[in-house]
Amino acid sequence: MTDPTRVPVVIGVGDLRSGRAGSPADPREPLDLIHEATAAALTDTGVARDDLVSRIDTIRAVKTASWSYDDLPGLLGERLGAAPVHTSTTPIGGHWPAALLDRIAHDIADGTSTVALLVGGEAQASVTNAFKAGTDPASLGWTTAPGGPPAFDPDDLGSPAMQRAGLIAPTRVYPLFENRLSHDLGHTREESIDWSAQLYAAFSEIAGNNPAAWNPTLRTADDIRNPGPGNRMVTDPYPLLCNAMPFVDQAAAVVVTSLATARELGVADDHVLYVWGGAGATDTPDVLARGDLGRSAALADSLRRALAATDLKPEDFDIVDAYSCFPVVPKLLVEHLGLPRDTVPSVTGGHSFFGGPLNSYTLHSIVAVAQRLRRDGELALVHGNGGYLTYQHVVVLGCAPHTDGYVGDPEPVQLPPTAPESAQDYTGDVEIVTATAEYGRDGNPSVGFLVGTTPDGRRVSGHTDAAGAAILSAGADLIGTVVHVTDNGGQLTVARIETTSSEEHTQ
Ligand SMILES: CC(=O)SCCNC(=O)CCNC(=O)[C@H](O)C(C)(C)COP(=O)(O)OP(=O)(O)OC[C@H]1O[C@@H](n2cnc3c(N)ncnc32)[C@H](O)[C@@H]1OP(=O)(O)O
Repeated sequence: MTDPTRVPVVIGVGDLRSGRAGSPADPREPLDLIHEATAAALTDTGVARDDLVSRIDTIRAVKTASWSYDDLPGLLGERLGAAPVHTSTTPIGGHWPAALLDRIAHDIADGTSTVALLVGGEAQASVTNAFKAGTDPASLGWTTAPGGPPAFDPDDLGSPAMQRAGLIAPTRVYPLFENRLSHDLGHTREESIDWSAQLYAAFSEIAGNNPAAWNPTLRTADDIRNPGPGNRMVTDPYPLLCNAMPFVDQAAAVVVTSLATARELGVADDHVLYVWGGAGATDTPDVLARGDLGRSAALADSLRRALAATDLKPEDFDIVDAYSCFPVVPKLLVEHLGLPRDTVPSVTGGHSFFGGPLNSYTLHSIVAVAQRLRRDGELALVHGNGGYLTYQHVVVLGCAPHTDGYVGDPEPVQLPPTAPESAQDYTGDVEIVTATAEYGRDGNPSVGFLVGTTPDGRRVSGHTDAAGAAILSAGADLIGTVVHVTDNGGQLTVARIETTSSEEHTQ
């Protein structure tokens, strides 16, 4: 029998939205929202608040991206009247809630913590609306040490090679993965869009039943797939409703203790959820240094190790909850797990409809999964994704303990670059590895993005003008074909190759 002082359990969860799509609430700073979510999580434990707060030894925060804090866990601790010994705030990355839950569980299993809080929240809707109205949130009494939107480091956007190719935003990079995945699965562009629309319609329904969802309005597959007013094409093949929605005010909190502490505090055994543990992996942050853009080596590795450690098979999970900033991410989770393609891997609702509070989305997933597991099911897999599919972490929760207690590993495995050598300022033919086009507000392709392979196996990448974008907007349908490119410092001229009877190449 595993020592109950070393078995990590979730005893309380809480999350909220402040305002909702089309109906913003009064501006509130993230710390306020996080404090309220924490109060909800503490209440959810059923334990008298003072008994619990006095025993909090750890507060770990997921980084807030909409407002700057020097010491968010410290500020929260003060508001709660807690005196934690261990506090930390993560760097940026959507995988952190899963990785932190694994870390906290590891520390409880290690005996270095007994009562921990895991928190996160964003107020990007408040911040954007306030600045648009000419009001600095600092003038509303928000925390000003240091306060303000966090300083922006262009290097966070991508490697030098990615910056050269213009691949400096998730809205541009995730469609490249989507289109390559579609090609690898033998799907046409239309089939890829159909899958995204079906999946996201199901997510919309889930969000409709989640009281913390930012946009609970029901969207059908047709609403999602068809560009039009309120759903402009952003980057092929994703219209607006397939893009993460960052302008939200949402927060979440999770209380984790040892099983022994939970029992001492009087938490009923059937209220606790066991953190079996997880696994994580980090791919090279330089997307262009990854050999295979139709899969996530880091996700595959995380899943393999988590399943091996827990001795589970993909079909053992009653609930699978994917990070869902863009459709390719839940699709990859389904593919890497080998689940049927009509699987709906969410009980949260995805970034488009539940809302996309950046780094803390998966905290809301942990809340939604915990609430669902208490009602229905035995085992859940929660997935977090950060960067450009760079940071992956999955964690397993169960209604019953694993026979060996905590079996996870919070330390990610670092995967090496696998791409071929790059060719810069190349002129000649390339086979398209993946391609996409970003659309302007006039509804036309404005910038194209291409990754290709030269006949001698080197990698070419760059961005195009509107003429190139018009060609590359065929996305998945174009992959595997050969085009002629001229690369001038990352600015590509792209021309179709029309093969004449004499095999001439013409522009
Ligand atoms: C690991 C990761 O998490 S990677 C993902 C990280 N998250 C992101 O990268 C966010 C990606 N999304 C975005 O940047 C933005 O949503 C964009 C650029 C796609 C669209 O933003 P905008 O250009 O400002 O939106 P646009 O002008 O087309 O539409 C405006 C309206 O739609 C809303 N809106 C903006 N984005 C979205 C969205 N993704 N989904 C639904 N509605 C949206 C706005 O709130 C606004 O509504 P209002 O008119 O009621 O005020």
